[in-house]
Formats: sequence, structure tokens, C-alpha cells
Amino acid sequence: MRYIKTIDDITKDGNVEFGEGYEFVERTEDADAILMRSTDLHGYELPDGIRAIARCGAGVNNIPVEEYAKRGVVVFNSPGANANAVKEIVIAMMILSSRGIVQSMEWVRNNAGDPDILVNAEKAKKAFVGHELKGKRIGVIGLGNVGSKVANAAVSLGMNVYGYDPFISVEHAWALSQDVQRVGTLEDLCRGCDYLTLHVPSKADTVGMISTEQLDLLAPGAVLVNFARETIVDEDAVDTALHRGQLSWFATDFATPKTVLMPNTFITTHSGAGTGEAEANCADMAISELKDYLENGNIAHSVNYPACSMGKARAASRIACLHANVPNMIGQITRILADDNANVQRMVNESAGENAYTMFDTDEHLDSSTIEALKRIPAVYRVRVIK
Ligand SMILES: NC(=O)C1=CN([C@@H]2O[C@H](COP(=O)(O)OP(=O)(O)OC[C@H]3O[C@@H](n4cnc5c(N)ncnc54)[C@H](O)[C@@H]3O)[C@@H](O)[C@H]2O)C=CC1
Ligand SMILES: O=C(O)CCC(=O)C(=O)O
Repeated sequence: MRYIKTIDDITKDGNVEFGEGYEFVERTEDADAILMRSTDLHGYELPDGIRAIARCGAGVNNIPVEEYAKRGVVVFNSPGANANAVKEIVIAMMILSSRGIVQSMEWVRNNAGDPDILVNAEKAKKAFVGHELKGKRIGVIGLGNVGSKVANAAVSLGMNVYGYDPFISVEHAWALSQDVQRVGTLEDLCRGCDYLTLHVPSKADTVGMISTEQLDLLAPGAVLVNFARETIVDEDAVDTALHRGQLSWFATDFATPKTVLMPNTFITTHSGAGTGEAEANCADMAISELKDYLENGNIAHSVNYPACSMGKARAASRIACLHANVPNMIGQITRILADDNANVQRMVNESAGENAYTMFDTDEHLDSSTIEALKRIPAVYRVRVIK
């Protein structure tokens, strides 16, 4: 039996299924792995028994991924699984910011008792005249799973679409409409934009990336949409830009104490991924990642360890070593296996940044003294006997 602790409501109806061989537990101390969403794990006391964490979603700024890597904990996310949901709400926010829809509906509600409301609505409507998205210039920052979809949707709405992403993946470059014009600098992207939408992770080079300098380059009365993370915008700069009309609207998914006091905002409850489809997609992806890791040691979509797969564990034994990406690790591991006279059927070593992963199948089970010797190798973070 394997034990799973869920943190957060993974889906609205609470349904998550791991299937046979798995049980949910209340206490993290009793779990092998964690399935979670947005809870901040910085400062969380993670028990040593936890081998893996799967984040149902894209952003992992709520998880100390490098600290966990050094403890031999593999962190997964679910890339792309909620991207369509975010794309749709971002387009909705752009339309809401352009057409006086919310204000017009408020007017109707406030005048519900007026017997002449139908006639008076005709008079009131001029206050809610907006403009169309077609023909407007939009800048998309980050052309990954969400940004590439937003950019393509904006193209199909007839917008002039500009994108900025110095690290764009080949996959997303292929997915991008040829009508999206790529721009080399953030400043060139912002210049003259009527709409600016943010789709980058929160990390050292994106925190505060939208500030006065960038906002001043936008067209006067531009709309800023932030469904990425609250940290990416300088909130004081956004507040000032809203007060002096440089921004006409700010649509954000993050109800921070500062944004809730700003004028001309549409603020949601971190609901960008709030669809049943997105929740199910994220949960399915995260669960299959955890199961493949716990049962076979395979890693897919990890944010702190390399991808690595040897298929189903079919040999007598499978061992996985999580370790630092430093010289002579394979030499040290194979020397210990040779001392045990172990016959290795297959071995894979992969690395990503500071961390590396070595997995091997052997004909027979290894002695416990051999496992202990592997654990004693300096810079080995964890040794797992998968089978
Ligand atoms: N509001 C919500 O519910 C949701 C929010 N998000 C947020 O949106 C972010 C993006 O999501 P995805 O598109 O799924 O992630 P992704 O990883 O597919 O795409 C992120 C893109 O940002 C680019 N990027 C990284 N640093 C950059 C920089 N300095 N300048 C420009 N581009 C840069 C990357 O190259 C990548 O193409 C997530 O990290 C998360 O914080 C994602 C999903 C739901
Ligand atoms: O609804 C959630 O769990 C948050 C989604 C999100 O912010 C993400 O995927 O990065």
C-alpha cells in the first residue's frame, strides 16, 4: 500500500482517485507523497518520509523546490493542464475591460424598480460605450502553455499581437500563430500596447518586471492583465498608473491588500484555473506522475529533477539514487555494485541543473549493506529501493 496526503481542495467536488494500492492519509507523517495546489510550503515542516510532491497546476513558487531537491524530494507540476482555462478568463477580462459590461449590468440592477427601465436604459447606455479588441495592439509576456494560447486567441480576434519570451521552448514556438510578432526586449514589447498580459512564472528575473518604466511605454489608457502571479507587477506603480489614467483598467487574479484598494480593477479569487476541466486535467496529470514515480521511479514533468524513464519495473530489483550533479557519481555507484557482485541489467543517469538521477535494474536484490553503502556516498540525497 502507498499513502497519499492531499493538501488543498484538489477539485471542487473533492473527488481524486489513485486506484488500487493507494490510500489517503490525514497526517503528512504517514504519507509517501503529497498531492497539492496553492498552499505555501515555505516554512512547512516536511517529514522525511515524503518522497514526492505533485502540484496540480503550473506555478511552483509556493514550493521550495531546490531545498526539497537536496532532501531527495521530487517535485512535479502539471504543465499545460489548466492553460485553456486561463486563456479563456484572460480574454474575458480583456473584453470586460473594454465594453462597460459590468458597469452596464450594475446600472440595470440598481434601476430594477424603475417601471420605465427599458426606455431609460436606452438613455443610460452611452455611459457604457466601449471599444473593440479587433485592430488593437496586445503584448504577451511569456509564450509558454498559457501565453501561446492567449496570443493565438488574440490573433483570431483580429488583434495585432506581439510576444516576448527569451526562453521560449521549441514546442511553444511551433504552436504559435505566424501572425504573432516576436519582440526581443521587454521595452519594445510594451511600446504602444493597448493591452499587456503577463504569463511568466514568478522567479528572480520576473518579480517586479512590470513597473513605471514599462507602464509608461504603453498606449495611454492601456489595460493590464495579470493572471500570472501578484509578484510580477510593482503594485505601487500600477496604482499610480491607474490614478493618472495611463492604465484604464487592471484585471488581476490576485486580491492583495493593495490591489483591492485600487480604482478600475477587476479582481478575481485566483480563479484563472477555476474550471472543472482544468481541475480534472491537473489532477489526472499529477496523479499519474506520482504513481509512475512511486511505482517505477520514472520522472516526468519534475521541476527539480531531470526527466527519466526506464518503463515499468520488471527486473528483480530497481534502485533509484537522487544526488548532486557532480563528477564521479556513476563511478562511485558502480564500484559499490561491483563489490556486491551485482549484475546491472540497465542503468540510466540524467541531470538537470544542480541535481541528477541514477536509476538501475539488477538481476537480484541487493544486500542491505550495499544499499547502505550507496546512501553513504557524499552528495547522495536519497536512495530508493523501488522493487
Ligand atoms: N491564475 C492562475 O490560476 C494560473 C496562473 N498561472 C501562472 O502563469 C504562469 C505561466 O503559466 P504557463 O504558461 O502554464 O507556464 P509555462 O512554463 O508553460 O510558460 C512560462 C513561459 O514564461 C517564459 N519566461 C520565463 N521567464 C521569462 C522572462 N523573464 N521573460 C519572458 N518570458 C519568460 C518561459 O520561457 C515560458 O515559455 C505560471 O508560472 C503561473 O504562475 C498558471 C496557470 C494558472
Ligand atoms: O487553481 C490553482 O490551483 C492555481 C493554479 C495556478 O495558479 C497555477 O497553475 O499556477
